Amino acid sequence: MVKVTVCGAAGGIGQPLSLLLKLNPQVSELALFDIVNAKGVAADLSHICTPAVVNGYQPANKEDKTAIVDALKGSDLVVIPAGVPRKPGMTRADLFNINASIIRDLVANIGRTAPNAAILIISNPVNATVPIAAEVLKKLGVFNPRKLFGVTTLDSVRAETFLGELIDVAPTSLKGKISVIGGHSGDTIVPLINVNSDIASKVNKLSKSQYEKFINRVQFGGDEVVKAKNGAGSATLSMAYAGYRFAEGVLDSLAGKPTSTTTVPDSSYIYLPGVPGGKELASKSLKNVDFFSVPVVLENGQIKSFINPFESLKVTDDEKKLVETALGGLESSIKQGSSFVQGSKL
Ligand SMILES: NC(=O)c1ccc[n+]([C@@H]2O[C@H](COP(=O)([O-])OP(=O)(O)OC[C@H]3O[C@@H](n4cnc5c(N)ncnc54)[C@H](O)[C@@H]3O)[C@@H](O)[C@H]2O)c1
Ligand SMILES: O=C(O)C[C@H](O)C(=O)O
Repeated sequence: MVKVTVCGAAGGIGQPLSLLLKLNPQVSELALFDIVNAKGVAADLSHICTPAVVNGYQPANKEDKTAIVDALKGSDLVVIPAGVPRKPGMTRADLFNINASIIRDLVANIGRTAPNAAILIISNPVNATVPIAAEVLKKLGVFNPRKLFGVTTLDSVRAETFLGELIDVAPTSLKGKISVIGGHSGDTIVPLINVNSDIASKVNKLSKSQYEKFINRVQFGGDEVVKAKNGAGSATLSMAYAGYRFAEGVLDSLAGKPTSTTTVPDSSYIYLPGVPGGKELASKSLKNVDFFSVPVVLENGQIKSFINPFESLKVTDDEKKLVETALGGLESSIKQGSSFVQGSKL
């Protein structure tokens, strides 16, 4: 019996992500929470002939706390795509003012009602919303760093698609052959070609300019979608796919199927000091930046271990420079997120 709650379920990501979760036979209960239209989306999805029982939870007014509590009660996995998306001309950091308090309040409810749930945060700016979540859970005394995940899978999905086009290889064969580490915003996104894989020779044939264009496209792929949608939001369908890909890994691990280690697994933006070896990675290679996206191995709905990119993926000098640049941006976003909660009342 696995209960999954989606917070922000009626939104552009929330709806297709909820659809994909409804199709997963391991999900027995799917709770859809939103401040608008949650019941409508739930009624619609509930007609699909798969096992998950779908319920919608929508507060009657701003003071109504029962809807969120009922949505979260007994949840094993909470996925959060709640909050506002970008419009052209905005950075993800511009979303902080609105999304920071949405994440703080939702995570406080999770900490009080479903403290054992794995939490997947999609809402931007991920580089800061995950530190917000960590700080809230710490304040409530229920922080389990092995169960808090910033969802950065869309960067891997993009890297596989764009690299596949460039080297003329099926993108579906590239999972695990290119990892994306760092954060989820512009130059904090660091794609790493896994030089141990069979694509290394093809990638080596790329010119410097082709390689740099590829890196830039992964780092700023979100902008392409924001521009094309022209004011109607940011990536939703590709994000639903990516969010589901990561959520499915968590669900598989809950069902006793741990992450395969025959290829490099997907990355997630996590609190490194909370996982074995993470503090050492942060101090040795990341100038003590505590939140960083690394490939994670899951077991029973939580992080079992991570792959240290500097030890296992042969990070090149060019890639080390990208990491160096990423650290500056990450440090300030992490500080912004943590201090927001320190000055907040929960
Ligand atoms: N991590 C990533 O790779 C990634 C990718 C794409 C988008 N995003 C982010 O995901 C977020 C959602 O994007 P979207 O396109 O689905 O936006 P959207 O506006 O279409 O949907 C957001 C939903 O959140 C709901 N919501 C707002 N406040 C809420 C609250 N307090 N509780 C519950 N629900 C609430 C809204 O009613 C809406 O239905 C944005 O912040 C966006 O930047 C992240
Ligand atoms: O670009 C955005 O604002 C949304 C998302 O983070 C993305 O990478 O598509």
